[in-house]
Amino acid sequence: MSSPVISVSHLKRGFKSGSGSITVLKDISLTVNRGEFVAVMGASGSGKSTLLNVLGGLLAPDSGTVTVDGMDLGSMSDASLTVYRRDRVGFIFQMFNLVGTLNVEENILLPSLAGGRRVAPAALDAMIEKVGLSHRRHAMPDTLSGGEQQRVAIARALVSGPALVLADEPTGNLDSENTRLMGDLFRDLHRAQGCAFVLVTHAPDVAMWADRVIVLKDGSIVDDRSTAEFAGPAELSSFYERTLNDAL
Ligand SMILES: Nc1ncnc2c1ncn2[C@@H]1O[C@H](COP(=O)(O)OP(=O)(O)OP(=O)(O)O)[C@@H](O)[C@H]1O
Repeated sequence: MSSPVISVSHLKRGFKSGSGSITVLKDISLTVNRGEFVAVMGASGSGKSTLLNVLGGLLAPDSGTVTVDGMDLGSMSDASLTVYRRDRVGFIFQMFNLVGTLNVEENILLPSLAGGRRVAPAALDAMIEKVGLSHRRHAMPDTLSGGEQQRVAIARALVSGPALVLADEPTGNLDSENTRLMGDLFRDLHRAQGCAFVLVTHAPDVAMWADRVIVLKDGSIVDDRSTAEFAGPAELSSFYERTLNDAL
C-alpha cells in the first residue's frame, strides 16, 4: 500500500497586487503517493508554478495545510524550510540553474557540499553514469549542450534520494530529441528511486510521462485522472482543451 508523500488540504495562496491582492491558489486539495508521478497542466497564470513553489517550501500557504514527507510546511521556521528544501526536495527548472564556476561533478554535489546529505562516491558515480555524463564529469557548464546541462540538473536533484522531485517546465529549453531522451531518463530514475515526482508542463507529450495528470484553471483543480485513460498525447491534448473550455 503506498503512503502519501504530499497531502494538501484547502490550500489558498495569493499575492499583493497594486493596492489590492489576488488569490492565485483557491482551495486546493491534493494527495500524491510515494512513487507516484504527477503532471500539472494549465494555462499561463493558472497557478502551476505557485503550487510547485508552495510544495517546495519556497512560498508559504496563506491558509490550509501542506504536509510533505510528514512535515507541515506552514508551521516550519525559515531555517527548517531551508533544510527541508536542501534535503527532501529535488528541484529541476527550465533554465537548468547550474553554477557556472563549478564543473559537472561539483554541480551535482552542490546540495551535499552546502551541508546536505552526504553522497557516497559510488552513488555519485552511478548517477553520473545513469545520466550519460561519465565522459564529461569534469567539464564546465558552458561547454555542455542544453540537453547535457539539464541532465546535470536532474542528477543534482536526484542524487541524494529526495522524497519529492519538483520539475517546472523542464523541457522548455530542449529540442524534441532531447525532450524524448529526458522522458526516458525521468521514467527510469523515477522507477528506480520511488520518490514522488510533480512536473509542470504545457506539453501533452511530456505530461504523458506521468501516471496522473492534474488540470488547473484559475487556481482550482478542475480535473485529476490517470494518463492511462489516454491512448497518446493527441488524446490528452483534446481532453485538456475540452476540460478548460467546459470548466466554469
Ligand atoms: N510574486 C508574485 N507577486 C504577484 N503576483 C504573482 C507573483 N507570482 C505569481 N504571481 C501571479 O500569480 C498568477 C499565477 O502565476 P504562476 O506563475 O503560478 O502561473 P503559471 O500557471 O505557472 O503560469 P506560466 O505557465 O505562465 O508559468 C499570475 O497571475 C502571476 O502574475
